[in-house]
Amino acid sequence: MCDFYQQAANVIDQLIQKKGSIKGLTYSGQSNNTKTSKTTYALVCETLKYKDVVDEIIGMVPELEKEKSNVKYSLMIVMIYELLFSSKQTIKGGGIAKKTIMQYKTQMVSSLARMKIKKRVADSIDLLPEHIRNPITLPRYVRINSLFNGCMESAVQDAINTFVAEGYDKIDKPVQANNIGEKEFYQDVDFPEILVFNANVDLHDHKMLLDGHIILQDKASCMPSYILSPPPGSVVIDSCSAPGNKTSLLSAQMKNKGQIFAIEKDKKRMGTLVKLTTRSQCKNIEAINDSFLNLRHDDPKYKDVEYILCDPSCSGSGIVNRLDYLLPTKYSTDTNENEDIDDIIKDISNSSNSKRQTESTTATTTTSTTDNEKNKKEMKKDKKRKLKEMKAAEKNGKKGNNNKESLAAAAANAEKLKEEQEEKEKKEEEERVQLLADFQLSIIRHAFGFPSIKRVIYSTCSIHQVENEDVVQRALEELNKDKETWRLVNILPHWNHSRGYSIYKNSEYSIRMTPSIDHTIGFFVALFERIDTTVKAKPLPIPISQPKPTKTPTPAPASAPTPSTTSTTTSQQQKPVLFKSEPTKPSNSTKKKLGNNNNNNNNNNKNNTKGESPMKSNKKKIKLSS
Ligand SMILES: C[S@@+](CC[C@H](N)C(=O)[O-])C[C@H]1O[C@@H](n2cnc3c(N)ncnc32)[C@H](O)[C@@H]1O
Repeated sequence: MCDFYQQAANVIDQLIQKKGSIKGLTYSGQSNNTKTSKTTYALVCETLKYKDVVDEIIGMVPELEKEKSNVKYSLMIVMIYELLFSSKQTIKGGGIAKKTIMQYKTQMVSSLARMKIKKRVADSIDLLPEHIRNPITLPRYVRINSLFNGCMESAVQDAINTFVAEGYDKIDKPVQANNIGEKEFYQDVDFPEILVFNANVDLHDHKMLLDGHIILQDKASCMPSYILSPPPGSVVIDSCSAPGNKTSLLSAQMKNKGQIFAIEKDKKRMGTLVKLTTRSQCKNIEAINDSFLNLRHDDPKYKDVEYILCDPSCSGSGIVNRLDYLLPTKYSTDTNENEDIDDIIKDISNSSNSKRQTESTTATTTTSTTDNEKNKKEMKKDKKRKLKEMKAAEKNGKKGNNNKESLAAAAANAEKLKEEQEEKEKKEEEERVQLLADFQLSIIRHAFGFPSIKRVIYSTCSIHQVENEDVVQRALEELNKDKETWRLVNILPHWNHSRGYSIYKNSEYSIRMTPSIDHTIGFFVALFERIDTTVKAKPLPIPISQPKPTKTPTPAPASAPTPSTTSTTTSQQQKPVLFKSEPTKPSNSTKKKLGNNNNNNNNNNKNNTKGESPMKSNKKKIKLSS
């Protein structure tokens, strides 16, 4: 058998076990033979592109399904790809695996023909989904950290000089991401401290990154801090802050003056934030390992907070990656700015559950984890039953010399099963997104309750209307119920191509960045502003589990933060219940609900998760000061 097949199959096996990235696994497995690696790499990528189609064909040829016990699955899909979709359409070499698969060539070819007729396509390539046929290439964005030497202009110029000295050409005009040469870069037109490189440029080990001079951050992810733009000396909360990319940009905008409270619930991710912001020379950050929902509005420490950045956990449906778009989300390995949201979903489900138990009133639209688990169990049972039926039909067919008919029935059954499963998965995903939206609303709702608050920025890396415009609308409806006290700010009005969906008054004041248009990850930003800032904010209802401080903390002076030695454990801090007040009615907006959900929960930013030092004690306050 051809060696490449075995090598490609091994890489796919390891990808399925989440042991690394396509590139890493391919190149580490070869003994430095670049030519062999390149061939294997191309074969892995092409096989993965067609994986869903090949799976469907295997499903249509039940005999092949049975051969999975003789030929390992990864090798089977590599060979079927070669036979049906490669330019030569042959399996090279010999061997038992090839022999086994070739027995079913006729059935596979006719299954492929039927599939094309059913999907009304002439070419095999048209069987692939759009995001695989025309993948979006995002450039590599590099943000220059002005705190590195205290002056934006010289930090930018030094970084440019360093890249030029390394052989990169600075081009004057922005070009399409696909057209930036491997050794070229340009300065972003909107933000000169952002440099734009070819997608394949790898800067993860670059000295300037390790020194904190540059940060690998997608342009879209810089927007919330740029737009909120707190002046030096102000007091700011970054409510969901890790890994800290936006926090460090806020700190740079504030020229290290004033105070940022960086709140992060996850201890490990907080460690990453501490590492990243320390490396970036941020000196005005107090990192607090707690839930933002546990912060008290009447805590004197937060009495001067005027700006809050809310970038809560989201579905990550806007995140587009380099190669991992080829992989089902569950196989992908890249780290990203957005965390694993399964825990968050569990938390929200649990709090919705306990809330439902205490409120035996109106039915809610959300589905609990237990409901989801029940559904999954039922789906599994259903699948088992149908597989049993398929096998029985197949057996009977053989007995009655009626093999062809029973196989056709089995294939139709399998098709039906697949459709039902897809439908269920879609429903589950919608429920999951709705839960996230409720959580996101609870975060911004909490932000509006601080007494001196003037501006709240809300962002997600989601493309779903439910998590974006709908959350903003629900917040505005709550805030302005009695009197109009908050409004949306018309941010970057000249960006007329990337506005929020126009579905209610001023909803287009927000910004929606789209990979195919803006060459950034999919992103949403909305800025809320208090209309009458002479009136202090009225605290909104506090979550019932919010702890009362045991002693009154001394307020920190806004302009000269002192290092804190106190560490507050949260033994008295219970898990917050997210919805104490009346449940917010889901928005009536129906337009453009739940966009395309090709979400690979990965990001290009790998700079911030390597070798982080775990913090010593749980729920700690960490003061970052010089
Ligand atoms: C989208 S990420 C934030 C990315 C970050 N703003 C950045 O740009 O680097 C959301 C973060 O919120 C944290 N989080 C979730 N629920 C939280 C809560 N109730 N309080 C504080 N942080 C929370 C998650 O652990 C995660 O790190």
